[in-house]
Amino acid sequence: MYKVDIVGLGAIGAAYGAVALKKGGSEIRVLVDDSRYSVYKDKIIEVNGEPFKFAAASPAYRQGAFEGPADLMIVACKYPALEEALEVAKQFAGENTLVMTVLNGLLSEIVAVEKLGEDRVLHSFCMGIDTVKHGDRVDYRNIGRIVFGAVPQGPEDPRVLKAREILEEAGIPYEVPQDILAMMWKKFMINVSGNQLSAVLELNYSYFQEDEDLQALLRAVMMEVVGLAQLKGVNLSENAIDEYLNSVKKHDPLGKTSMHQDIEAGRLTEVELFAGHMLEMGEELGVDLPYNRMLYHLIRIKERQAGARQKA
Ligand SMILES: NC(=O)C1=CN([C@@H]2O[C@H](COP(=O)(O)OP(=O)(O)OC[C@H]3O[C@@H](n4cnc5c(N)ncnc54)[C@H](OP(=O)(O)O)[C@@H]3O)[C@@H](O)[C@H]2O)C=CC1
Ligand SMILES: CC(C)(CO)C(=O)C(=O)O
Repeated sequence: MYKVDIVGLGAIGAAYGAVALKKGGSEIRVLVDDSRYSVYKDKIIEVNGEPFKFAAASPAYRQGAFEGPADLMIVACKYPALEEALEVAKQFAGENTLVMTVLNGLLSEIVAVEKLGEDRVLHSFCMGIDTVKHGDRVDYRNIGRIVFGAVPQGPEDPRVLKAREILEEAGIPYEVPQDILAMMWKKFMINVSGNQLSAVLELNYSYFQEDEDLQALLRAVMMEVVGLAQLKGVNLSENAIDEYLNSVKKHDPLGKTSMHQDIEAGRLTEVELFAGHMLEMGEELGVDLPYNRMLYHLIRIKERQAGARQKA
């Protein structure tokens, strides 16, 4: 029986954690920092209407959950919480613990490698999942999958094979693509355009499907991502843009991106992961990215307006 840690029992962590608890094939433990422990040790989370109780542990309170290091750690927090969550992860990771930071964007693996070392970290993200958290309730229509791989080793790396076995036993859907970096950039392109524009404009998917002006903006922002990807030698072509605009037609018209939900809830967003990272890469490569520059500032203003970011 493999041992799996979940760091971040939010929309994603609770959805995949519940799948694994229900299957009962693996041991599941939720890791939190000491300040959260008293809340999480008794927390009941309702996932799609069914109650789930996860065994929790923190660096100072390890009783009541399995002992020793996990075989796989799934880190599923939002980007502003990543450093803190990885501090917790570091205190539990064993020499052979594999780590997946399933956050959106391209930065979480870089931070995880800095904190936990290259050997433990696989590249990963979530695809096709549409889970939403309201307090201790999590709901989803599509469970999607964790997409992962090893960079630069590829799909045959022994750590990838081991992680497949672990996820298989846990019942968590997954995909191992040939080129994980290309897949990550494709998702990044969707988040940089869709999440950011929907957050600024506070528009649901019906506008992505019908509004010509929004579609023109989505295209323009996606072109900035495709341009950078190509400069970096990543296999992302302009075809991905039409692919996305077609696939978004199948989304629930009333659905909202996670960044739009963050703005509505008055939380800090993942803007540093999207426009922030785009601008950093643009600067390194000497490329101006006017759409992302505008989005970066607009989103930070929205965060301030929503009370999530301190006024300067
Ligand atoms: N939701 C979705 O459908 C999708 C999300 N994603 C991406 O997945 C990632 C996770 O998103 P999501 O699940 O929605 O985020 P949530 O905000 O729902 O959950 C994050 C969780 O992390 C927990 N957390 C924060 N800090 C710590 C810490 N130090 N130790 C332990 N836990 C901590 C939070 O706990 P607390 O509540 O106690 O603060 C919260 O429960 C993001 O990058 C998002 O963009 C990608 C695809 C779809
Ligand atoms: C569902 C999707 C792909 C929307 O852009 C997403 O990743 C998010 O909302 O964070």
